[in-house]
Amino acid sequence: MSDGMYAGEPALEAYGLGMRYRRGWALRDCSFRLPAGRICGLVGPNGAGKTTLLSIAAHLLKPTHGSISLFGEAPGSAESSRRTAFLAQEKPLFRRFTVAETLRLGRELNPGWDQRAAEDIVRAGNVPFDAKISTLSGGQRTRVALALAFGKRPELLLLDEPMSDLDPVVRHEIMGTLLSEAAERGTTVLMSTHVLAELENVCDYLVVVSGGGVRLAGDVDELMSLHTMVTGTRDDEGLPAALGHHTLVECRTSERQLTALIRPEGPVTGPWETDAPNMEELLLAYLRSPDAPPLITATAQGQGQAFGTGTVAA
Ligand SMILES: Nc1ncnc2c1ncn2[C@@H]1O[C@H](COP(=O)(O)OP(=O)(O)OP(=O)(O)O)[C@@H](O)[C@H]1O
Repeated sequence: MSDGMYAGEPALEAYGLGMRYRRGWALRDCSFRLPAGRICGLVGPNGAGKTTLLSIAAHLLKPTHGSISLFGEAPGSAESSRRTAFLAQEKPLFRRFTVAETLRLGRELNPGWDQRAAEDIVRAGNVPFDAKISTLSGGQRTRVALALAFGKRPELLLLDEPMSDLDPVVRHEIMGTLLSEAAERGTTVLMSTHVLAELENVCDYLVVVSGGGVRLAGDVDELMSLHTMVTGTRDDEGLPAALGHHTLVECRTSERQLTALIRPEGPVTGPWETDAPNMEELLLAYLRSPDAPPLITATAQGQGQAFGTGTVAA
């Protein structure tokens, strides 16, 4: 863990965050807390507000309501800018610079620059240092942009679908680099992605946004332990009365079978098979059910703030 960080300090905290564009609200009353040192998947359907949220954190957008704090400071303050790096979907690199010149610029702009870490990432992809950015493939450009973000040695890394144009082998390799770098230095990562399967072995924290609001937030193990998959024979329309007193996230039925994701409010009785969901099942259920009651666990709640959205786990 780097200097200045201690267990439990939030790397990022959103309070009643709202963002209104001309066409309407992209985010509304979003509140959650991301403790330092966590690798957090930011998940939501297209248009849910993920890029908007990350852009506010990166000080590229000013929220209409509420605020975000990074290590207790406003986005854009000298301290939060020094400690944070953002990698956007569009990688803003100077097309006429070579890769080496791009890294040199990174070194000149960032006091804590780690040239070796940046060069290692470029070298691992066999990207020539003397190649102009304009001649690189999309995936190679992403690699250089990641090298810039890592070279800054941030304590908080904000990644907006960073791997979308990388091939599966490179995605896997870069994810590995991300994980080992983050584990070694206690870096907090907030990463939006649509590739749910990829999150399973990477993230230990989740934030799901949908329809502009936070639907699920918290520690992965805790979120898993609060949910149960129930399967059994379907004998009626909808959810059987025996399951009625649990909190229902999603219920799917085929001709004879019922599968439901619930938050049990006590023992599950009846002729049901119960199992723990995996992360993909959990996320898919919330993504398919935007009206499911939200869940923001205690670790994901801000300190002393009222939460406009969501129920709160004990
Ligand atoms: N500059 C803008 N002007 C007007 N509306 C915008 C602007 N940027 C985003 N929006 C709208 O805000 C909503 C949230 O967009 P945002 O890009 O944050 O979603 P997202 O979750 O990142 O989506 P995706 O998964 O497709 O990348 C969408 O309805 C989008 O159309």
